Amino acid sequence: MKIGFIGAGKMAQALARGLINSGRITAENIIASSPKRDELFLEQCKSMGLNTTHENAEVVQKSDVIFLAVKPVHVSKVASEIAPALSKEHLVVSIALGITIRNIESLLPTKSRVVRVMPNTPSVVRAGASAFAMGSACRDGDAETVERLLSTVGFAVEVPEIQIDPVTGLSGSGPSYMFSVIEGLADGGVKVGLPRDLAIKLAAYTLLGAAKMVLETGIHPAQLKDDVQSPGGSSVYGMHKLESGGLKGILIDAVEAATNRSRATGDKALPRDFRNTEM
Ligand SMILES: NC(=O)C1=CN([C@@H]2O[C@H](COP(=O)(O)OP(=O)(O)OC[C@H]3O[C@@H](n4cnc5c(N)ncnc54)[C@H](O)[C@@H]3O)[C@@H](O)[C@H]2O)C=CC1
Ligand SMILES: O=C(O)[C@@H]1CCC=N1
Repeated sequence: MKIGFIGAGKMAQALARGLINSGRITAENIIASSPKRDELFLEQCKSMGLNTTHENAEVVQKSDVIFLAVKPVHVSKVASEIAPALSKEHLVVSIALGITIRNIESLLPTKSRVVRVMPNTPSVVRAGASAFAMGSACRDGDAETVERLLSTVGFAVEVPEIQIDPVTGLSGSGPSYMFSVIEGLADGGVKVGLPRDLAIKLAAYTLLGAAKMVLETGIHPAQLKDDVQSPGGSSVYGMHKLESGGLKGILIDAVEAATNRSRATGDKALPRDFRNTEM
């Protein structure tokens, strides 16, 4: 299978590296494009062994599956550039924030096979979490193809499209929240006397371990939390501080704010005069 990335930035590179590291796809079967002004992105892709081009249509010509990995504001221009090169044999996978399947379909030739995915950057280390929704012209087997591809870089699940904005608020944006949690825990460790390097490692392993316990034991996180907190012990004192600061409420607010931002981005990112050419 040949994979193309239109847009060669952070998320495209994370997916490409994860795919290559999985051993399922070799770098020479991946091509990525970016405009001349963004040469650095293509240099980074070249150093991974990917093919590169400034021509978005060339990506389509050389790929079976085409990831739209550009910012939402660039989707309609990119779609108009690739539309003439698209055939019914191509699968178009958009990872763009907020842009709906219907919008993308309306920018491409009729019956284009479109999938909307919300991945996240931990795909780079094959610990990603992706949710995907299938477009109206997708064929039998397309969902399996996408699931197989995304599973090589982490967890992948099909959802109704209405859930993609909430997925964005949680797992799409979530790594940024968790990096801040790691940074904050590490700062705490440094404050009480740990060396910075060790504090960062302990914080990261703590998140990794807690996440693995949730996933591998199937036990509810509240029960696992209770199991750490001995009566009158240290953890409940720490927890009291977190809850006094409104930890869970803040996390809920963060997911909701990011979800709303995704919805609003989709509403305003595309022009009204959508193209809809015959294939
Ligand atoms: N960074 C993240 O954690 C995630 C990003 N996304 C989505 O992925 C998309 C890309 O995001 P990032 O990789 O973070 O952005 P980025 O800024 O790192 O990369 C964007 C890429 O698009 C290229 N580009 C701009 N105009 C173009 C055009 N006309 N034709 C071809 N390429 C063009 C840029 O040169 C760059 O290579 C966005 O829609 C974002 O919402 C989705 C999930 C997670
Ligand atoms: O923040 C952003 O715009 C992108 C979408 C999901 C994660 N990063």
